[in-house]
Amino acid sequence: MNLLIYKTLEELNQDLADYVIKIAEMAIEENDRFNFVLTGGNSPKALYNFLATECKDRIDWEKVYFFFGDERNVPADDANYNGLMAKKALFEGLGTAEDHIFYIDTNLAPEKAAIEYKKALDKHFEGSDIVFDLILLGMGDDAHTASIFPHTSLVKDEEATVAAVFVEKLNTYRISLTAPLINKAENIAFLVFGEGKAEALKHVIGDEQKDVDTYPSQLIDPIDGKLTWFVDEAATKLLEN
Ligand SMILES: O=C1O[C@H](COP(=O)(O)O)[C@@H](O)[C@H](O)[C@H]1O
Repeated sequence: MNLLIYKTLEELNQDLADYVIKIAEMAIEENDRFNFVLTGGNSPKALYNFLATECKDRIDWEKVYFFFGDERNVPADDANYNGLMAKKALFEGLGTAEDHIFYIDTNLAPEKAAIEYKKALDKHFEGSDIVFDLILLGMGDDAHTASIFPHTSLVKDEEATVAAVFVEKLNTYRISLTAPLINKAENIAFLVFGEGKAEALKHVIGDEQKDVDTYPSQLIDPIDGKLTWFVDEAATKLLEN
């Protein structure tokens, strides 16, 4: 595990963008495509804007396929739909073709949406193992990642798949990649900043004894890939040296 700490969010996003571009270049060089899983929420908006503007000419974006680590069970035109956030912040700027974006279809019932998403992934990876080049993850202040929330069935899901989960504290369904599927990736990067994440980060990174039910982000531990944390100083303020 590699922990990178930045003074400002601007520095963090610039470095994370360089990292995305570097992995994209390697994947395109090797396989002529880059399979990139996006995180949702608010944290990645500035990064996505930066990629869509400052990094627009740095790689051949037509070789990039975009996926989502999780989705909220809301219509595609709802401001909380992760796909809409990415569309506005990233895809519109890059002019990404629709057939390179793998949205999670929330017109379907959550379980069906999860099944259909897994089918779409299997098709894209042509029946072989689903191994993403890069998965970008966020972490909530309750230590959830993707939509693997504390004390939910997804924490214990041992199948490398896509699943629907009812999150009681939000009184809603989510659709999410499971931790075993995430952990197959070549590269996983967490984007975490702000004081509000400090308590969760202290436990997720700092605790010797794991408690994945309470801190699901502790589940993220790539099998063969690399894990890098991009965090700001505020988020690390409770970490012991
Ligand atoms: O609900 C969600 O939250 C997490 C964390 O979001 P953040 O804005 O606090 O970083 C996010 O990773 C996930 O994709 C999203 O659906």
